[in-house]
This record gives sequence, C-alpha cells and structure tokens, in this order.
Amino acid sequence: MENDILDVLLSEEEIQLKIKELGRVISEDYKGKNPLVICVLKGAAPFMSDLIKRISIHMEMDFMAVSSYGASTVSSGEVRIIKDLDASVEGRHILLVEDIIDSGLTLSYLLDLLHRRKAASVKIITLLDKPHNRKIELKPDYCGFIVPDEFVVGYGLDYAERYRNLPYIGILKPEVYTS
Ligand SMILES: O=P(O)(O)OC[C@H]1O[C@H](OP(=O)(O)OP(=O)(O)O)[C@H](O)[C@@H]1O
Ligand code: HPA
Ligand SMILES: [Mg+2]
Repeated sequence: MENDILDVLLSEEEIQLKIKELGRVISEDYKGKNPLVICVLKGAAPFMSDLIKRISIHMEMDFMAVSSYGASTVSSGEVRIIKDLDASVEGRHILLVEDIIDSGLTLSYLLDLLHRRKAASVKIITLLDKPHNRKIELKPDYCGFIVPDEFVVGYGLDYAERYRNLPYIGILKPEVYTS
C-alpha cells in the first residue's frame, strides 16, 4: 500500500494540529447554537471523528453518504444519496464536514438540498480544498489545507475504495490509476 504513494503531503501531526485549531474556532463561532454536525460519508469519517473531539460546546451529529467518483479519479457529475440523514434539519444550524472539495459538485448538491429542507444556516468545513478544477463556484467557510492539483489519498480519501486507512495524506502515484 505505502509503495503506491509518491509523496507524503500532510503528516499525521500536521493534520492533528490543524484540527485542534479548527475545533477551537468552531466552538467559538457556534457557542449557544447546538449545531448539527453532518459527516459526508465515507471520505470525511476520520476527519469528523477527530474534529468532534476538539469541539467543546454542545453539538449533535448525523451522517449522510453520497458518492460520485466510483472507481475513477474524475467526478461522474452525478451525486447519488446512499444514506440520508436520520433527523430533520428544519431550523437547525448545520455544519457540513467534508474531506475534500474538488469539482464542488457534491457540496453544491448538498447545500441546495439542506436549504430546501429549511435549515437555519449551512456552513462547510473541509479538511482539504483543491480549487483547480471547480465546476461550480464554491468556497468553504472553514478549511484545513489547500492542496495541489494531484490525486490525493489517505485519512479517509480513497482511490477505488483503497488507501482510506493511511494515517497521513499522500499523493497517489499516477501509474496506479493510469495502468
Ligand atoms: O467536489 P467533488 O468533485 O464533488 O469531490 C469531493 C467529494 O468526492 C469524494 O467523495 P466520493 O464521491 O468519492 O465518495 P466517498 O466519500 O465515499 O469516497 C470526497 O469524499 C468528497 O465527498
Ligand atoms: O484528490 C482526491 N482524492 C480522493 N478523492 C477525491 N475526490 C475528489 N478529489 C479527490
Ligand atoms: Mg465523500
């Protein structure tokens, strides 16, 4: 598995330090709001799990599973809901947790959905932002790191469902997905 990684982009330590800082800011910004923190499965699961431990105010969590990449490095453009939320979002302050924003298609679909379901507010927190190939203009409210235009894996991010279990974020060798 490790042999397929070209370079380590972000170490475990760098990721954890950033999450601590993001948790502090979120705790301040959402004081008294009891936010509903929504994890966009599967990629955001490790980030969500580390982030909530750094949030020091009351909050609730829920999960949604969507997929648009399948076994490809390019978005299919079609976002499929695989698992919907358990609870209503009406009147709630929502914080959407993502691992990466790339084309922007996944989040623009979810933003639209949550607004139609009458959330009081919807904000986005992403660990990684890859702004180079946006198909839709979209800016995160909170962001860990801007990453280069490379296919990255690890810490939840996959290629064809693999590499999610790497504890760091690395650049995948192009021969892995071009061969
Ligand atoms: O901005 P976009 O181009 O839409 O790409 C970002 C989305 O793509 C990946 O999820 P994917 O659909 O591969 O599902 P997964 O989280 O289960 O890996 C990633 O986790 C984001 O949710
Ligand atoms: O660079 C990426 N890596 C893994 N999953 C992704 N989904 C969108 N971009 C990426
Ligand atoms: Mg995802």
